[in-house]
Amino acid sequence: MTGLRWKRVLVKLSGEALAGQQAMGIDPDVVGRIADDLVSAVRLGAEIGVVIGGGNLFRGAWLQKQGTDRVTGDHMGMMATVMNALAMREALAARGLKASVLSGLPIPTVCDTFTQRGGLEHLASDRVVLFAGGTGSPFFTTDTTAALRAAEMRCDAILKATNVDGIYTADPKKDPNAERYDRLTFEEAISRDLKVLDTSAFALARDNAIPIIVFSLQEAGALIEVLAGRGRATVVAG
Ligand SMILES: Nc1ncnc2c1ncn2[C@@H]1O[C@H](COP(=O)(O)OP(=O)(O)O)[C@@H](O)[C@H]1O
Ligand SMILES: O=c1ccn([C@@H]2O[C@H](COP(=O)(O)OP(=O)(O)O)[C@@H](O)[C@H]2O)c(=O)[nH]1
Repeated sequence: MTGLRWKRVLVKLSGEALAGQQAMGIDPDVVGRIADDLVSAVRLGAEIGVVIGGGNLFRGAWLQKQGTDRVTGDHMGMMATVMNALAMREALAARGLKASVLSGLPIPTVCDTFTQRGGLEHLASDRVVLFAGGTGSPFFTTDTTAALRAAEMRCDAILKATNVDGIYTADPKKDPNAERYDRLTFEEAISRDLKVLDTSAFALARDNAIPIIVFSLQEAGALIEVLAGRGRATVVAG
């Protein structure tokens, strides 16, 4: 292995990224392109865990607004993340890369249930591990799940792959004057309420001294650049 800044990483993929240009659903071309990047990363020697969101299918908070009980909505959101993980597992398998889906929400006839030991064993045997089902509990997000699994899997960094190229002073989609940060401390990210990740995710990463790198997945090869410690991104650390 050469040239990798981070060896074992937790990649957080937002569910919305999987929808591509569609408003909702799973775009197989986008899933395939992300799978290509994951394959390249593993070939370079990286150990990869992936937490997949579900916002392309369901979010508990949306369902609650439509009158669904929040906990039921969150169960639907967590099941959405399992669907996304199954789609990604198939895309990786089609490229010859073995991947395991471990769910925080037990669905034993569909995939294995998450345990720390199982996750560590898979990562050590060069399998990509797709952490689905969020934490398994309602009222949490997959960003917090990413920080939790990164700590449990002893990852060197959390790579938050999203649709913006870093953290800005304000939401760049709403404020054209927003400026991008290259680096931030955890305290700055939390106290400035910068929104890209929720506070509990930042706090968990801070407490476990795991840096968070926020970068855009729009460009093919972006993941490799970030793994090498290059590329356009915001690093949140110390
Ligand atoms: N301070 C900020 N810097 C960068 N992006 C921000 C900021 N505040 C809000 N955002 C928004 O966060 C989104 C990325 O977060 P992500 O978790 O991938 O999306 P979502 O929350 O929709 O699942 C971007 O679409 C961006 O518009
Ligand atoms: O530990 C968790 C993680 C997720 N969710 C539910 O799953 C949905 C999808 O996750 P998220 O919104 O984090 O996905 P993303 O924004 O990454 O697409 C959330 O809205 C919640 O309803 C949950 O209840 N507990």
